[in-house]
Amino acid sequence: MPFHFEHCSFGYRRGRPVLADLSLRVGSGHVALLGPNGAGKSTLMSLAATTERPWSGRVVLDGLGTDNRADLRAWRRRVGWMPQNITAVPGLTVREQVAYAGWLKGLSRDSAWTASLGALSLVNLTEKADVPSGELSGGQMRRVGIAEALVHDADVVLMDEPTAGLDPVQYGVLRDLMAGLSDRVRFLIATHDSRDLADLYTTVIVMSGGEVRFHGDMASFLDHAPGGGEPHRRAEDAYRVLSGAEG
Ligand SMILES: Nc1ncnc2c1ncn2[C@@H]1O[C@H](COP(=O)(O)OP(=O)(O)OP(=O)(O)O)[C@@H](O)[C@H]1O
Repeated sequence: MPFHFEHCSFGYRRGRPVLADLSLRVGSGHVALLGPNGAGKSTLMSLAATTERPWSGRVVLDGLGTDNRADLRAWRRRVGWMPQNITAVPGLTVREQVAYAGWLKGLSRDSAWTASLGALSLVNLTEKADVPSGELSGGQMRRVGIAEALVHDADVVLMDEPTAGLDPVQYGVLRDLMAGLSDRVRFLIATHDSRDLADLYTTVIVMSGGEVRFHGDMASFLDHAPGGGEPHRRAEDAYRVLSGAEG
């Protein structure tokens, strides 16, 4: 049971909370975080990644708490984080950027350097290792972000729209990677991508307006689809109903 959000409130402007007194215990397995634009998905993930701190309440990860500064180092060591916007670090090659991310998460310099190549190979980017990261395309840069999230062998990996902008081949690489890592890594992924939703994820959370509208296993999620049909079509229908876009 990785994350427990306990009465979390947070916003970007004083007096305007995006999340208000939100409590949520995120289940194990691969979790898909769904919701319309502005629902609060990235905000929730930023709290779990500790890049933002709740105004009140706390997030707990297996006994570590965001309200305890002494826990944050261990927390970041356990959690891999890919934010929505991945930026190139000026002056660094792709491999150096990924190694730097590993070093920031607590790997030694040598381990980070070795692990960076392994992480780049996972996302099929080995051939770009020595290219300045500023020269990559948007989709390639997303794969650098995924490599940064995976470089230090975290056991919980948070990714904010990892498939956005990936071409079909690289989408397949990521899908297979997630399926292949399912024994040792738990993923919490904010996504608008309904492809393979039913196959890849065990749990679904639907947010809207800063609130959790649904949290349950995949079968219960799909049960909200009014008709039958292909799993990916049912996932879209269930999402429409649960997010309030329909029904
Ligand atoms: N840096 C910021 N400063 C001010 N407001 C912000 C900031 N980031 C997000 N918000 C606001 O917080 C609310 C939730 O945004 P958030 O990015 O968490 O939604 P989301 O569900 O991830 O949306 P999307 O699917 O578009 O990525 C929105 O109203 C948004 O305008």
